[in-house]
Amino acid sequence: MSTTYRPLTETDAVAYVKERGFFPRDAALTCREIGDGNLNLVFHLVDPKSGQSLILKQALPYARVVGESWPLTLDRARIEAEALRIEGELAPGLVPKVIHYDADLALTVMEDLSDHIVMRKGLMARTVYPRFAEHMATFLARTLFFTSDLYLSPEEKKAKQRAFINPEMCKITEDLVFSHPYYNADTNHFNPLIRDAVEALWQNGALKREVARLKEAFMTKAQALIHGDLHTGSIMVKADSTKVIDPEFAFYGPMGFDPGAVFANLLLSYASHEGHTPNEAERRDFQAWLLETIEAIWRGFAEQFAELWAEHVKDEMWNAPGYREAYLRAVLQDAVGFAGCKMMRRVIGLAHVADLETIPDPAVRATCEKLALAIGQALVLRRETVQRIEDLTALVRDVAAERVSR
Ligand SMILES: Nc1ncnc2c1ncn2[C@@H]1O[C@H](COP(=O)(O)OP(=O)(O)O)[C@@H](O)[C@H]1O
Ligand SMILES: CSC[C@H]1O[C@H](OP(=O)(O)O)[C@H](O)[C@@H]1O
Repeated sequence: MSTTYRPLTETDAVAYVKERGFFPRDAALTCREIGDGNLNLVFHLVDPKSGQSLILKQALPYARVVGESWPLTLDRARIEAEALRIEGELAPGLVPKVIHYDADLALTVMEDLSDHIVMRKGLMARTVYPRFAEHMATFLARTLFFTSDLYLSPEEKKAKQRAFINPEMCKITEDLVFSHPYYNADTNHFNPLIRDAVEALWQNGALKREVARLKEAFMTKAQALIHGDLHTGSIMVKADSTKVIDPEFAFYGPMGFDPGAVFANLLLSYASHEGHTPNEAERRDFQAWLLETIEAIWRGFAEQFAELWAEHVKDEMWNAPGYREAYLRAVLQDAVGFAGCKMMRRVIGLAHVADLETIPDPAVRATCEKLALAIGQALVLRRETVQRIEDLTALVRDVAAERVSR
């Protein structure tokens, strides 16, 4: 097979893994393209004889969701494979194993996680994942700490930063998360029943100023190698296992962006269940679990991060009295602000979430979307009042109570 880039078909994917000996010679392979994300091809290869299976993920030279009119760098496949390798070393068992990376075809062969479910789908079905908070706290603490200036030498950190320069993918986030949702951009689309709320947001100068500060932090605060798109569609789960996938947006950015993405998507689920779950007791129970999960992620993250700091940080200045606490408080406030932006973009911007989109009645959906926008705005505007994680969940409860009582 030629190694010049071309998008593979299912037949090509079978030939590719057979030629390279990833399956036994007598394998009777089946292959299905299962990609449901916005960008790439994902092939699921199964050999029923041996019971072995693999995933082959290939970048397309354009954004799948829009088409060839939106060209996109294939270098994102390298970024994803390298980030998965680093995350796998720093947080063992919390990402799929990378088996093979092919730069010419912009593809990665990796462990098949089909015994897990995409977390967004699990949350839509109100499934509780008892070990998710613990796993996510470990993933965040270890990947962020060990790739930061707190652990690496300045030379090592800058070499890693150079390897993860990812301008095209960052530009997508700069546009779709931090710019377009806040004015009448062509890429936006939203439920016509929330136009009043969206137009009020476009007129809110204080909000736009704070989003601009967060955008600048995203573009300039090169604290750690972040995943860069850690929503619940990029997390696969089962009862006792959590796997983070899809780090093609990875770059050196602000630590708070990753926990912020997780919080935003748990809160989008929270807002969506106002519409999905008419039974009040079931709704309250699940929403309570979502907020407890946010608290447990942050507590576990902050505790492990502080332990890593105590064990590994030798620099006199990083150990100045009170600096560690101030550092973690700033990461929390960044996370809260980024979470707010990431909630609003999923209601107004180009890429929405199934949690909200699957609510069939537009009026019911509008109530949930307005709640998501109200929480998102409060998180951005009031993030600097958040000193502890309980301040964030209290803020969410206050906004929700105020809207539901209307
Ligand atoms: N390692 C894997 N094991 C099983 N399924 C996977 C794996 N990686 C991706 N998938 C499936 O493919 C879908 C799209 O993958 P993703 O990496 O999110 O692609 P994109 O970058 O296009 O968003 C996921 O939602 C999931 O259903
Ligand atoms: C045109 S890209 C839109 C959106 O899609 C990405 O998510 P995913 O790769 O998981 O589908 C990312 O969130 C981008 O902002």
